[in-house]
Parts: sequence; C-alpha cells; structure tokens
Amino acid sequence: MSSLPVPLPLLQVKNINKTFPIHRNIFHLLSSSNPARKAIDNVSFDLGQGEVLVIAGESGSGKTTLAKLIMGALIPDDGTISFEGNYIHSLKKRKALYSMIQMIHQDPYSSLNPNIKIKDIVMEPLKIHENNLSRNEKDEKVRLALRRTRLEPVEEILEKYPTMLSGGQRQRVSIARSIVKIPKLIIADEPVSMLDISVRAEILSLLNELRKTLNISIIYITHDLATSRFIGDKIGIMFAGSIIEYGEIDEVLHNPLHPYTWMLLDAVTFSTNESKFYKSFDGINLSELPLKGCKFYNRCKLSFTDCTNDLEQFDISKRHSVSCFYYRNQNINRNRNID
Ligand SMILES: Nc1ncnc2c1ncn2[C@@H]1O[C@H](COP(=O)(O)OP(=O)(O)OP(=O)(O)O)[C@@H](O)[C@H]1O
Repeated sequence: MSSLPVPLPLLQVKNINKTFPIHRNIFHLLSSSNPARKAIDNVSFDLGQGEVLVIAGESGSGKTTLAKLIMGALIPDDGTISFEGNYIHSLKKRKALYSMIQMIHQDPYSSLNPNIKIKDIVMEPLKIHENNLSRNEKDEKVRLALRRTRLEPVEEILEKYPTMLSGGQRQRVSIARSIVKIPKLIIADEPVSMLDISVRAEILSLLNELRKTLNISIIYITHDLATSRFIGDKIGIMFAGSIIEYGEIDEVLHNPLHPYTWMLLDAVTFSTNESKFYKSFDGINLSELPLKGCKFYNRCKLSFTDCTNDLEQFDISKRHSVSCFYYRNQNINRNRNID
C-alpha cells in the first residue's frame, strides 16, 4: 500500500543569513574591510497552512529583518525561503506571490493614509490583484471584509476617514485590508503594541478567529510574551539574529529551557527567582556580543567551554528544541507557571 504524500509546508525557511555593513565613520566607508553585523544568523523554520508562529524577541533581535526577507523586500546572503514549494527570491511572478502574503503594521495611525476613505483603503489589494472584478463585486468584498472585522455599521464606516476612528478601529481597518483578498499568510508586526491594553485582547481574538475561519497562516512578531499566548501555536524566541528556542507555544512558555527565554519570562512576571540562570542586563548591546559560539555566553550562568563552539540546535522532544549546549546530554524538565 502506498503512503500518502506529506503536504508541503506553506512556508519553509532554511538556514538563512543576512548581514548589514556597519558604517561607523568615513574611514570605515572608504576601507575595503568594512565591519558587518549579522542581523539574521542561520534561521530555519516551517509554517503549515492555518498555523500561527510567534516570533518573539527584544528590540534589535532581527524580527523585522526576518519579516522583510519573507516579504522579499530583502534578499538573504544565503539559505532559502520557499512559499508553497517555490523559492520566493527566484520567482518571476512576484505579484502573484504577494497577493498571497499580506502585512499588518504596528502603527495603525501612520499605516493608513488619512486622506483616503475607508472603503478605498480596504479596496486597495483588490485594485492591485483582482482588477478584473466589477466595481459592484469589489464593493461587496469590501463590505464582507468590514463585517468580518466587526467594523459596523458597515455603510457608515465605508464613508469615514481614518482620523474619524479610534486606534482599535483603525487596526481593524488594516486587518480588513489584509483579508479582503483572502491571503494565505499574514505577517503581523507588533499589531497591538500601540493600542490601549483594553482593546489588545479583542484584536488578538479577532486575528485568531479569522485565521480559523479563513485558514490563514500568521507570523506574529512581538517583543511581548504575555500577549503571544493568546494567539500562537508555535513560538520561536529570537536573540541577536538566531532562533535560540523553538516549539509549541504552551510547551516553550511553561517549560522554558534557554536562559535567555527565562530572562524574557522573568521580565513578564517580574520574577527574580530564576536569575540564577543569567546575569541581568538592559537590552542587547550588539557590540558586546561574542563573535563566536553562543551569543548569550557572556550573560549566561550555565555557560561552559563548549558554548564557544558554533551554535547547534538540540531537539528535546518533537515539540521543543533549544540552541544551548547545556542541554546536549540532558533531558531537563523544569516546570514553571507563568500565569
Ligand atoms: N537596513 C539596515 N542597515 C543596517 N543595519 C540594519 C538594517 N536593518 C536592520 N539593521 C540592524 O539589524 C539588527 C536587527 O534589526 P531589526 O529591525 O530586524 O530588529 P527588531 O527585532 O525588529 O527590532 P525592533 O523590535 O526594534 O524593530 C539591528 O542591529 C539593526 O540595527
């Protein structure tokens, strides 16, 4: 009996790297040996259709660079990114690809043109990707997107300008624009961080509901582990360009392994109990990071000589992996509650 073919993941990111030159002064600019900063360091992951992957990390850890690479706005130095099995950077039909990927930005105030009515803002993707539709068909899709994002009464909202709406309503407009031509993948870059705490949960549950009803995959980028639990299936913790811990979100957040993940979780719970694993510091100073081996080495209380070797990922279980030499020969199971 022949076995069924395994479906390809929607998105496959394999061993990508991205380096930016650092131009500190005119001498560096003129020098042939410009120093460089690795913003993305050997990142790999798969994303299935309808799945939500949270990418969490502090400012400067490489989250936005990763989003730009997936959107094709940047090209990796090496490694590959495939969408439905096709390398995105060699695809000729980019427009078709980008009809399937939409982005929701952090700032609902600057991401919407204040001079354009909501009906025209939400219609933009249809004008680009489905211009064969009649005006009535486009209008109907815009109305449906507004109903799906609970922007009601629809007929009133259609005629409004962004400045007439609250922050939460504006972010719903961004979401309506992103789903009007139903995409396969949404990249949401800190979509609730600029909103009132009172509306954050509503926006997250809306995104969750839409991905279930429309079977959309989401990459949810955040520095906030507390909100990520409301939306994610999987999580990748980023530190200095690398995903240092990865797995199912409940597993990673309730049984964290990497000392850096402990540090992020302690910041959420204001706990200092676990600082036995790391030396606290305020944010990442990239110039202080070790050039070789684990970049958390200088901050880690578990570090030993192996940690200066090239980083390796260890699978702790099918649901959880960590890039930390401490776990090479250990199957440590620490339970911890972050509620
Ligand atoms: N175009 C660029 N040229 C040079 N360096 C860059 C460029 N874009 C990003 N970087 C550097 O790459 C690193 C990662 O930046 P990135 O914006 O991806 O981080 P981030 O995690 O999204 O941070 P934030 O949450 O503050 O947006 C940083 O050190 C940043 O200064």
